[in-house]
Amino acid sequence: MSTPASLLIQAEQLGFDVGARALLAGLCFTLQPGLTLVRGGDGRGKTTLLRLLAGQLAPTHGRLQRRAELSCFFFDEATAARHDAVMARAWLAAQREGFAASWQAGTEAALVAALQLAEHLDKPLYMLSTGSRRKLHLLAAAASGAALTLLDTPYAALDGRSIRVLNELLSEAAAERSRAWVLADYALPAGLAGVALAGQIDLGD
Ligand SMILES: Nc1ncnc2c1ncn2[C@@H]1O[C@H](COP(=O)(O)OP(=O)(O)OP(=O)(O)O)[C@@H](O)[C@H]1O
Repeated sequence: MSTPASLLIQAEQLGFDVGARALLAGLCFTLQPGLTLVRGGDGRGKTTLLRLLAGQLAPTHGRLQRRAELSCFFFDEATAARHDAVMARAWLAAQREGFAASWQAGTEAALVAALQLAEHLDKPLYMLSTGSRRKLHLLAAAASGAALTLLDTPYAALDGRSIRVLNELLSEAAAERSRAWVLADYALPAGLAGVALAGQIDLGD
Protein backbone atom coordinates (compact mmCIF):
# COMPACT_ATOMS: atom_id res chain seq x y z
CA MET A 1 0.00 0.00 0.00
CA SER A 2 1.34 3.49 -0.83
CA THR A 3 1.65 5.99 2.02
CA PRO A 4 0.69 9.63 1.24
CA ALA A 5 3.40 12.09 2.33
CA SER A 6 1.14 13.79 4.91
CA LEU A 7 0.21 10.47 6.52
CA LEU A 8 2.35 9.47 9.49
CA ILE A 9 0.70 6.34 10.78
CA GLN A 10 -2.17 4.23 9.58
CA ALA A 11 -3.89 1.69 11.82
CA GLU A 12 -5.87 -1.16 10.35
CA GLN A 13 -8.04 -3.27 12.64
CA LEU A 14 -5.56 -2.61 15.43
CA GLY A 15 -6.05 -4.65 18.55
CA PHE A 16 -4.20 -5.34 21.79
CA ASP A 17 -5.08 -8.12 24.20
CA VAL A 18 -4.20 -8.21 27.88
CA GLY A 19 -4.37 -11.88 28.77
CA ALA A 20 -7.73 -13.09 27.49
CA ARG A 21 -9.17 -9.57 27.44
CA ALA A 22 -9.31 -7.42 24.30
CA LEU A 23 -8.19 -4.05 25.68
CA LEU A 24 -8.16 -2.43 22.23
CA ALA A 25 -10.00 -3.93 19.26
CA GLY A 26 -10.72 -3.08 15.64
CA LEU A 27 -9.18 0.41 15.63
CA CYS A 28 -8.85 1.99 12.19
CA PHE A 29 -7.43 5.48 11.87
CA THR A 30 -4.83 7.59 10.14
CA LEU A 31 -2.64 10.10 11.97
CA GLN A 32 -2.16 13.35 10.13
CA PRO A 33 -0.19 16.49 11.03
CA GLY A 34 -1.91 18.64 13.64
CA LEU A 35 -3.50 17.54 16.91
CA THR A 36 -5.29 14.21 17.39
CA LEU A 37 -7.22 13.44 20.57
CA VAL A 38 -7.22 9.91 22.00
CA ARG A 39 -10.20 10.03 24.32
CA GLY A 40 -11.13 7.36 26.80
CA GLY A 41 -12.27 6.71 30.36
CA ASP A 42 -10.29 5.03 33.14
CA GLY A 43 -8.41 1.96 31.96
CA ARG A 44 -9.74 2.09 28.39
CA GLY A 45 -6.25 1.70 26.93
CA LYS A 46 -5.06 5.26 26.28
CA THR A 47 -1.51 4.62 27.50
CA THR A 48 -1.40 1.27 25.71
CA LEU A 49 -2.38 2.94 22.43
CA LEU A 50 0.39 5.54 22.88
CA ARG A 51 2.89 2.73 23.52
CA LEU A 52 1.73 1.04 20.30
CA LEU A 53 2.12 4.30 18.36
CA ALA A 54 5.58 4.78 19.87
CA GLY A 55 6.55 1.29 18.77
CA GLN A 56 7.17 0.16 22.35
CA LEU A 57 4.50 -2.52 22.03
CA ALA A 58 3.54 -4.70 19.08
CA PRO A 59 -0.16 -5.06 18.23
CA THR A 60 -1.83 -8.37 19.03
CA HIS A 61 -4.13 -7.92 16.01
CA GLY A 62 -4.13 -5.86 12.83
CA ARG A 63 -1.27 -3.59 11.92
CA LEU A 64 0.24 -0.15 12.21
CA GLN A 65 1.87 1.14 9.07
CA ARG A 66 4.25 4.02 9.74
CA ARG A 67 6.12 6.42 7.53
CA ALA A 68 9.77 5.44 7.24
CA GLU A 69 12.13 7.12 9.74
CA LEU A 70 9.35 8.66 11.79
CA SER A 71 10.88 10.45 14.79
CA CYS A 72 8.76 10.12 17.89
CA PHE A 73 8.78 11.79 21.30
CA PHE A 74 7.03 9.86 24.06
CA PHE A 75 7.80 10.06 27.74
CA ASP A 76 6.32 7.00 29.37
CA GLU A 77 5.64 7.79 33.04
CA ALA A 78 6.13 4.09 33.82
CA THR A 79 9.85 4.54 33.11
CA ALA A 80 10.23 7.72 35.25
CA ALA A 81 11.99 6.06 38.21
CA ARG A 82 14.91 5.12 35.97
CA HIS A 83 15.85 8.78 35.65
CA ASP A 84 15.46 9.77 39.30
CA ALA A 85 19.08 10.53 40.19
CA VAL A 86 19.76 12.38 36.95
CA MET A 87 20.04 16.17 37.11
CA ALA A 88 17.21 17.90 35.25
CA ARG A 89 19.70 19.80 33.09
CA ALA A 90 21.47 16.54 32.14
CA TRP A 91 18.14 14.87 31.32
CA LEU A 92 17.27 17.78 29.06
CA ALA A 93 20.72 17.66 27.42
CA ALA A 94 20.18 13.96 26.65
CA GLN A 95 16.85 14.80 25.00
CA ARG A 96 18.54 17.58 23.00
CA GLU A 97 21.15 15.09 21.85
CA GLY A 98 18.56 12.45 20.98
CA PHE A 99 16.65 14.92 18.79
CA ALA A 100 19.69 16.84 17.55
CA ALA A 101 18.42 16.99 13.97
CA SER A 102 15.15 18.69 14.87
CA TRP A 103 15.68 20.30 18.32
CA GLN A 104 14.17 23.78 18.60
CA ALA A 105 16.45 25.80 20.89
CA GLY A 106 14.12 28.82 20.73
CA THR A 107 11.19 26.73 21.95
CA GLU A 108 13.36 25.31 24.75
CA ALA A 109 14.36 28.79 25.95
CA ALA A 110 10.81 30.14 25.67
CA LEU A 111 9.36 27.24 27.65
CA VAL A 112 12.04 27.30 30.37
CA ALA A 113 10.81 30.84 31.01
CA ALA A 114 7.07 30.30 30.49
CA LEU A 115 7.00 27.15 32.66
CA GLN A 116 9.35 28.68 35.26
CA LEU A 117 11.78 25.78 35.04
CA ALA A 118 15.12 27.62 35.37
CA GLU A 119 15.20 27.21 39.15
CA HIS A 120 14.78 23.43 38.83
CA LEU A 121 17.40 22.61 36.20
CA ASP A 122 20.22 22.07 38.70
CA LYS A 123 18.29 19.63 40.85
CA PRO A 124 18.15 15.83 40.49
CA LEU A 125 14.80 14.68 39.11
CA TYR A 126 13.78 13.09 42.42
CA MET A 127 13.74 16.57 43.99
CA LEU A 128 11.23 17.88 41.47
CA SER A 129 7.51 17.80 42.21
CA THR A 130 5.32 15.73 39.88
CA GLY A 131 4.13 18.98 38.28
CA SER A 132 7.69 20.24 37.68
CA ARG A 133 8.71 16.91 36.15
CA ARG A 134 5.72 17.01 33.86
CA LYS A 135 6.63 20.54 32.82
CA LEU A 136 10.13 19.34 31.98
CA HIS A 137 8.69 16.51 29.86
CA LEU A 138 6.42 19.00 28.06
CA LEU A 139 9.33 21.29 27.36
CA ALA A 140 11.29 18.41 25.84
CA ALA A 141 8.25 17.23 23.86
CA ALA A 142 7.73 20.64 22.31
CA ALA A 143 11.41 21.40 21.71
CA SER A 144 12.16 17.93 20.27
CA GLY A 145 10.69 18.88 16.91
CA ALA A 146 9.71 15.20 16.58
CA ALA A 147 7.46 14.34 13.65
CA LEU A 148 5.19 12.52 16.11
CA THR A 149 4.76 13.74 19.70
CA LEU A 150 2.70 11.69 22.15
CA LEU A 151 1.34 13.25 25.34
CA ASP A 152 -0.31 11.09 28.01
CA THR A 153 -2.77 13.11 30.14
CA PRO A 154 -0.33 16.05 30.22
CA TYR A 155 -2.64 18.37 32.18
CA ALA A 156 -2.44 16.21 35.32
CA ALA A 157 -0.63 17.91 38.22
CA LEU A 158 -0.07 21.20 36.35
CA ASP A 159 -0.61 24.60 37.99
CA GLY A 160 -2.93 27.17 36.38
CA ARG A 161 -0.16 29.10 34.66
CA SER A 162 1.28 25.92 33.11
CA ILE A 163 -2.18 24.81 31.99
CA ARG A 164 -2.49 28.09 30.06
CA VAL A 165 0.95 27.52 28.50
CA LEU A 166 -0.06 23.97 27.51
CA ASN A 167 -3.35 25.21 26.01
CA GLU A 168 -1.38 27.67 23.91
CA LEU A 169 1.17 25.03 22.91
CA LEU A 170 -1.50 22.55 21.82
CA SER A 171 -3.52 25.22 20.00
CA GLU A 172 -0.39 25.98 17.99
CA ALA A 173 0.21 22.22 17.56
CA ALA A 174 -3.27 21.89 16.04
CA ALA A 175 -2.23 24.30 13.29
CA GLU A 176 1.02 22.44 12.53
CA ARG A 177 1.43 21.13 9.00
CA SER A 178 4.63 19.16 9.52
CA ARG A 179 4.28 17.67 13.02
CA ALA A 180 1.62 15.38 14.44
CA TRP A 181 0.71 15.57 18.12
CA VAL A 182 -1.39 12.99 19.93
CA LEU A 183 -3.06 14.00 23.17
CA ALA A 184 -4.48 11.18 25.30
CA ASP A 185 -7.00 12.36 27.88
CA TYR A 186 -10.34 11.65 29.49
CA ALA A 187 -12.03 14.42 27.47
CA LEU A 188 -11.08 17.35 25.29
CA PRO A 189 -9.52 19.81 27.77
CA ALA A 190 -11.72 22.88 28.31
CA GLY A 191 -8.95 25.18 27.13
CA LEU A 192 -8.93 23.50 23.72
CA ALA A 193 -12.64 23.95 23.01
CA GLY A 194 -13.00 25.27 19.48
CA VAL A 195 -9.56 24.07 18.38
CA ALA A 196 -9.74 22.19 15.08
CA LEU A 197 -8.51 18.62 15.63
CA ALA A 198 -6.83 16.60 12.90
CA GLY A 199 -8.61 13.55 14.27
CA GLN A 200 -10.20 11.90 17.28
CA ILE A 201 -9.89 8.30 18.43
CA ASP A 202 -12.59 7.39 20.92
CA LEU A 203 -11.86 4.45 23.22
CA GLY A 204 -15.16 4.74 25.09
CA ASP A 205 -15.92 5.22 28.80
N1 LIG B 1 0.82 -5.58 29.62
C1 LIG B 1 -0.19 -5.52 30.48
N2 LIG B 1 -0.36 -6.47 31.41
C2 LIG B 1 -1.38 -6.44 32.28
N3 LIG B 1 -2.30 -5.47 32.32
C3 LIG B 1 -2.18 -4.50 31.44
C4 LIG B 1 -1.13 -4.46 30.48
N4 LIG B 1 -1.28 -3.35 29.72
C5 LIG B 1 -2.37 -2.73 30.20
N5 LIG B 1 -2.91 -3.41 31.22
C6 LIG B 1 -4.13 -3.05 31.97
O1 LIG B 1 -5.07 -2.58 31.03
C7 LIG B 1 -5.79 -1.48 31.54
C8 LIG B 1 -5.72 -0.29 30.63
O2 LIG B 1 -4.40 0.18 30.56
P1 LIG B 1 -3.98 1.62 30.07
O3 LIG B 1 -3.06 2.14 31.11
O4 LIG B 1 -3.51 1.51 28.68
O5 LIG B 1 -5.34 2.45 30.06
P2 LIG B 1 -5.55 3.99 30.31
O6 LIG B 1 -6.78 4.37 29.54
O7 LIG B 1 -4.31 4.76 30.00
O8 LIG B 1 -5.83 3.99 31.84
P3 LIG B 1 -5.91 5.18 32.91
O9 LIG B 1 -6.92 6.13 32.37
O10 LIG B 1 -6.39 4.49 34.13
O11 LIG B 1 -4.53 5.72 33.00
C9 LIG B 1 -5.22 -1.19 32.92
O12 LIG B 1 -6.09 -1.74 33.87
C10 LIG B 1 -3.89 -1.90 32.91
O13 LIG B 1 -3.57 -2.35 34.20
